[in-house]
Amino acid sequence: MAIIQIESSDQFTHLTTTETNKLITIYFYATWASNCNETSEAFTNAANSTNDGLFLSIDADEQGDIAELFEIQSVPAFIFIRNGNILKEISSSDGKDFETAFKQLITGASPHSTASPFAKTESNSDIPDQSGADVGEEEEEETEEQLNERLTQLTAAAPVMLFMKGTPSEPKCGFSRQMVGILREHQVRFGFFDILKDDAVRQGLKKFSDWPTFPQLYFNGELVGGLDIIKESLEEDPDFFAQSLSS
Ligand SMILES: N[C@@H](CCC(=O)N[C@@H](CS)C(=O)NCC(=O)O)C(=O)O
Ligand code: FES
Repeated sequence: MAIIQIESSDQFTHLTTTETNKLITIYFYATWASNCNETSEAFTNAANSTNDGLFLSIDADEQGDIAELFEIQSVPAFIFIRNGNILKEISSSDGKDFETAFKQLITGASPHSTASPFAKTESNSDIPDQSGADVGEEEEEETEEQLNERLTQLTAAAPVMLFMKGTPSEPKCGFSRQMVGILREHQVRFGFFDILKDDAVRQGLKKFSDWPTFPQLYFNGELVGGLDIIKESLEEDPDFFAQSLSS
C-alpha cells in the first residue's frame, strides 16, 4: 500500500472516516528528530508488505491539530485505528516494537468496539516514556554513563530544546507555561521533553547541566537557562532568539 502524507486536518478526517473498516496505521514523526529514522523505515516496510489497510504519515509539527487530537507527546509515535477505535499506541524509536504490533494487528480480528470515535481503551492508553529513545520497560537499571549519553542526545535532539513540566499544549506548571508562551510569541520552533514523564531525566539533568530547576532551554545542546535568564536576555536584546540561533 502506498503511504499517504497528510497535509491537512480535512484530508485526515476524510480518510479516517471513509475507510473505517480497514486497519489504519498513523505515523507521527518530526523532521528534526533523528530517532525517527528507524521507525520511518519500519513504517515504509510495513506499507510495502501488504495490499490491505491505510498508512498515514504525519509531520507532528506541521499537523499540530492532529497531533494534539491524539495527545502525541513525543515522536516517533504510532497509532492503530480500526472502526474508529484506537487499538494500540506505540511511542518507541525501536522499529521492531512497531513491527511486532503491526503484524499482530494486520492479521488479528478487530476487537469489540467502544462508543466514541478514537476513544482510548483502558488497556492500550499508555504512552509510557516520552523520550522515544528508549521507551518501554527498562530491564536493567540505567548507569550514570548511559543516562548522561541519553541526556547528551536529548538536549541536542532539536536546535532548540525545552525541558519542561507537561507539554506545550498542557503545561503542568506556570514557569513552563510562561516559557512556552515566550517561545511561541517569538515564533521559535522547538522540540520539548516532559520531565514529569521521566524522573531519571528530571534529576539527571539538574546534575548534567548544574541547573536545579525547570524549565531548561537548550540551543544546539547547550543550556541557555531557565525562565528568568530568558526573560532577562530578551530585556537586554529583543532579538535575542534571532541573534543566538542564527550564529
Ligand atoms: N526561577 C526559575 C523558576 C523555575 C523553578 O523554580 N522551577 C522549580 C519549580 S517548577 C523546579 O523546577 N524545581 C525542581 C523540580 O521540580 O524538580 C527559572 O527562572 O526558571
Ligand atoms: S510545579 Fe510548582 S512551581 Fe512548578
